[in-house]
Amino acid sequence: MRTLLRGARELAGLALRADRWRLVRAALLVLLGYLATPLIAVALMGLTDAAVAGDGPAAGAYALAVAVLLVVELMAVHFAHLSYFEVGELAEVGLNERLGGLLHGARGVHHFDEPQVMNSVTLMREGFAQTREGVEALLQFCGLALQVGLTTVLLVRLDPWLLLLPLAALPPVLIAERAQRVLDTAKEKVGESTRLAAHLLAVAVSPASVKEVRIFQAEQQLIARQSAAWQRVSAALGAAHLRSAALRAGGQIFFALAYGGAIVAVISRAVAGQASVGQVVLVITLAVQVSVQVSGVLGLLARLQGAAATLARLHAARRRLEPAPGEDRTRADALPARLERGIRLENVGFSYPGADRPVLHEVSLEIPPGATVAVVGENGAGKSTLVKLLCGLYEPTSGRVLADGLDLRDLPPEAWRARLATLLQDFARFELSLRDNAGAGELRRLRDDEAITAALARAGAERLPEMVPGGLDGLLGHGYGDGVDLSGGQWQRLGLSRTHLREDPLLLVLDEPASALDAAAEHALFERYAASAGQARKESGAVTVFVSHRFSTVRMAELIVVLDQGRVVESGGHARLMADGGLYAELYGLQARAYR
Ligand SMILES: Nc1ncnc2c1ncn2[C@@H]1O[C@H](COP(=O)(O)OP(=O)(O)OP(=O)(O)O)[C@@H](O)[C@H]1O
Repeated sequence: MRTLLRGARELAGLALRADRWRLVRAALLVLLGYLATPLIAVALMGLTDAAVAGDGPAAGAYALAVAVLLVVELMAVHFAHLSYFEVGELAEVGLNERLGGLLHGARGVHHFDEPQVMNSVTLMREGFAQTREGVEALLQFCGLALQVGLTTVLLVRLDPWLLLLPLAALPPVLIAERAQRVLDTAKEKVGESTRLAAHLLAVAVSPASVKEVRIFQAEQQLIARQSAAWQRVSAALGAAHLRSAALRAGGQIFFALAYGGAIVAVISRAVAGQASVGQVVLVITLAVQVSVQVSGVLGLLARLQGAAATLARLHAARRRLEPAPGEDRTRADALPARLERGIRLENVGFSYPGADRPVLHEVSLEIPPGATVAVVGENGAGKSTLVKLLCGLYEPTSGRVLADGLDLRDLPPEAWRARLATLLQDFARFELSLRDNAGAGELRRLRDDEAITAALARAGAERLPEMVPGGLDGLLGHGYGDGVDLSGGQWQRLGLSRTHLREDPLLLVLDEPASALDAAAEHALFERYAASAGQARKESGAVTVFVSHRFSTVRMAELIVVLDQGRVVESGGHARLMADGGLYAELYGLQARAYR
């Protein structure tokens, strides 16, 4: 009940902030419409008694009142709907903004790897889509509460025993709350299967995977796995719905018995001459209304409980993701303008959330200011993980990452991010304009055509604006429009152009930036970077860290770090590592022989 009340209060606050006057207008119209219903019963009583007494003018006046009230009842709720429709939509936008702020306000991205958090996000997004219904339910619930109050007063004035009728509506309401909890728990339990089913469906129909799905003739298997996952969800939800419906039905049967009892009681009184015909009509009409009110309350409660559960999930996510007071020890002024002492990793260990095995062990590295570092190692050695830790996307499980002697944990994440230029291995391909894709590197320069064109040229993508209809503002991809599809290498160059837009990075990270480029293009690319790193070195002591499997490129780096199963097994310059004859020399030799 506390969650429900808190949710209702919060929903009202959200709707008020979305559009105060529209909400007030909608609330007044709803209240008017709901008040009209019991007044119709009163007018009907007057009409019946006037007709029985043969009082024509009074009967006519009551008939007119009934007609007017009926029109008010129908029209007020309809016009209210027009007002709260938009309020609900705006409130939904507000909730989505809050969720986005929460997910991106947390220091790192670790929570995106936590199934519990992601399940809850899926449920929240589904719940947010019901915000309009939630606002509607809240207003109607207020109207219904007023209606129940007026109905109760009318019944009690007739016979105090009739108070039992609205009271008999309470147990079904409480039972309905329990029924909703049964549903919520079931939804939480099948959250992972729900996401799996949605993912498999996306794989089966998305343009990115459909080619391989066809070639491997995997469509049948995908569909079978999708329907198996969906059946698991439906079986569990079906059972929960059944249990919930049985509970709700039990409550309604209880009320139906009370309803029958009230009608029998008032008819006996009329037979005994203690009640007028009009009063019998009043009770029968009000009792029917109470029955509608009860099922209305139950339906609205279910919707309100759904909205309250969504808002409760949002609070739980906030508690989980926002730093506790005192926990945030960052200092905005701490980041130096230039790196004097470079970047240092001290005994860094790291495990992904929920994983039982660490990916990095006791990694210690000293990267001098201005250095160019290559990280090499076999697949799964931990290279991308190391890079993500350098970017502050994850925090070490043990040890520290220091920039100029400052622990990254002590820096506001946004301050550090503002000084990074990155092309990650799984870089984003935004199905937006060419400008958006390049300009994402430095949003302040999104409208700066000259800077964007120059960045594209430096990444070897100078021909893209001519190739894409609409130039910089031309659309890429087919996600929602008829955009241009780029080749893998073109997308990668576009990703690279983002790194060239950053004006004063302290750390340039390139995780396999040329995996889709040919060897000559990769060589040229790194020569260009080496030249600009030399410039940056003078200006800001910026460090360049790149991951590559091409040793002809790797050998250009001043410092080469060899990772093996999450440990640094060798580090140094090319000549020294070759002379040592260790893993690096072995891998280099293997690749050199393959090219011969
Ligand atoms: N988000 C994640 N959650 C859990 N485990 C992960 C995650 N990302 C990577 N891993 C695991 O961490 C290990 C190291 O992965 P990483 O991507 O750092 O390797 P890598 O050296 O960059 O490999 P590659 O050369 O194939 O790109 C792998 O065993 C991988 O399964």
